[in-house]
Amino acid sequence: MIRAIVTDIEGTTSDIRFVHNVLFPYARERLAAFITVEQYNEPVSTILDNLREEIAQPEATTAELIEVLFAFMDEDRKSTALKALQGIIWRDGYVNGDFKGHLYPDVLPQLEKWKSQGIDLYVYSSGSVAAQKLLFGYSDEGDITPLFSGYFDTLVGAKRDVQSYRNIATQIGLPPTSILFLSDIHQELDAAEAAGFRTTQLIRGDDDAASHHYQVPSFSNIKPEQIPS
Ligand SMILES: CSCCC(=O)C(=O)COP(=O)(O)O
Ligand SMILES: [Mg+2]
Repeated sequence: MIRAIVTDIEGTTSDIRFVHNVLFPYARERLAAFITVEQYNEPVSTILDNLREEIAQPEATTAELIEVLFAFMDEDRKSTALKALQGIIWRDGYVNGDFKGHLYPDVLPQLEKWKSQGIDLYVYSSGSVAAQKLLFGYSDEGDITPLFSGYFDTLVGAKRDVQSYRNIATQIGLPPTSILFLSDIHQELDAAEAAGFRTTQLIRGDDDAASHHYQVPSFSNIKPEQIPS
């Protein structure tokens, strides 16, 4: 029996175009000025030190780090430091009403249904936990954060690493076979499956012929009660 569902965000609950055409440019335009002003203040000071460690350049200057962050943004690197900074910058955008967190219309009704059936709901995204809470706290459908029992980001591990899913199962406190992971990316689902999770792939756009995972176009097609554990 499925007792918990862990969902990805980008391409799963929310349109990739919202992340790439709204969120990422918003952070990109403000990143250099933000770091210049905040570099000696917490939490930015610690995040920059973490970035120095991540790139193994303990002496890197702020200007060099900004250059690295721009390169990371160009390649959509899921760097924990970049994700932390983006999350802080996005806060203003949500609070000022510049944008709301996109949700596909099929997501909220299904999350509510699963929650009412006693299934615990979690999020796992490369976006920082703070950024996840903002997206769901300021979503198209209002604040839906009360639906979630917990959030995981790259601090638990990378999304394509099997160990990340073992860590998530341990933290949730359930056997992996009773947890369903939802994502649009088959490499993430492969890793979750290798850890023992049940998997379902959201196909919100293009087909993925390279995937062997059960595929659905919408949350309304997912029936956890029919998935054997
Ligand atoms: C928390 S919203 C921003 C998502 C993000 O920054 C990202 O890189 C997308 O990662 P995901 O793991 O949700 O595909
Ligand atoms: Mg995704």
